[in-house]
Amino acid sequence: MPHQSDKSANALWHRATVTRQRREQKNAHKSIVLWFTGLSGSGKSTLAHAVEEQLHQIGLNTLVLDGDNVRHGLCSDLGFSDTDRKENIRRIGETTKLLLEAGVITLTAFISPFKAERATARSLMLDGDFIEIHCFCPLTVCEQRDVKGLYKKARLGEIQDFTGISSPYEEPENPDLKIDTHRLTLEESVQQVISLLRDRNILSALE
Ligand SMILES: Nc1ncnc2c1ncn2[C@@H]1O[C@H](COP(=O)(O)OS(=O)(=O)O)[C@@H](OP(=O)(O)O)[C@H]1O
Ligand SMILES: Nc1ncnc2c1ncn2[C@@H]1O[C@H](COP(=O)(O)OP(=O)(O)O)[C@@H](O)[C@H]1O
Repeated sequence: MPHQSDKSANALWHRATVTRQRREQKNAHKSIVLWFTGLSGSGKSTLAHAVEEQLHQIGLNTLVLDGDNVRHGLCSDLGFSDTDRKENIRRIGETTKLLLEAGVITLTAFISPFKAERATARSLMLDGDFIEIHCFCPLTVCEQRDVKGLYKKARLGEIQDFTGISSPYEEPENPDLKIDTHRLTLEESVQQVISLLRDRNILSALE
């Protein structure tokens, strides 16, 4: 049974009859979490959506949770202090856990800069349910890309606590996959993720 805080001591767990296993059987595929992490501009969103596109086209049930979008809704009360980022990732971890039960292949695109919070998210799930994908791109290249012009603002001091400039990013030591997005094309990067899903028997060789 999941962790319970004192505040929710009187909330009792109700066991569902329609289980994850039954949903997976109905969908004819497993559910899983593909957790993309990396600096702003490293390619998380582009890659997550491109992988989703391929999975959707072959009929799988998918959802991308993207940092920028989720911060307009579920996490609109959070900023970029360490405390707020930790709460952001806690909520996303819990959300992905719900989506696992719903039978969905979830792709998350959050900087998720802290090792401890990524490990906590992983610990909510069974072994193999959480696949950590490090979108690796040197800071200098992310800054050259400056997709949204945020690095420029951060260097000018117009944005505080900016990851890589004035807020830390703790690189994964042992990710399931590390993708060098500064060396590979988008298509090659997508292929690396698809190959991993085949290796883990999420996709069959035919798909
Ligand atoms: N201070 C600061 N630092 C980093 N990023 C910033 C900041 N302010 C705004 N943004 C924009 O917010 C996106 C990152 O949000 P996340 O929810 O992924 O961040 S975190 O995981 O909670 O650290 C990030 O999106 P990506 O560029 O897609 O990573 C930025 O567009
Ligand atoms: N192999 C690659 N994978 C993903 N993005 C890439 C790759 N090569 C170049 N890019 C480019 O890098 C930028 C990454 O931006 P984005 O996906 O918004 O990053 P993030 O979500 O990490 O902030 C995009 O302009 C994208 O076209």
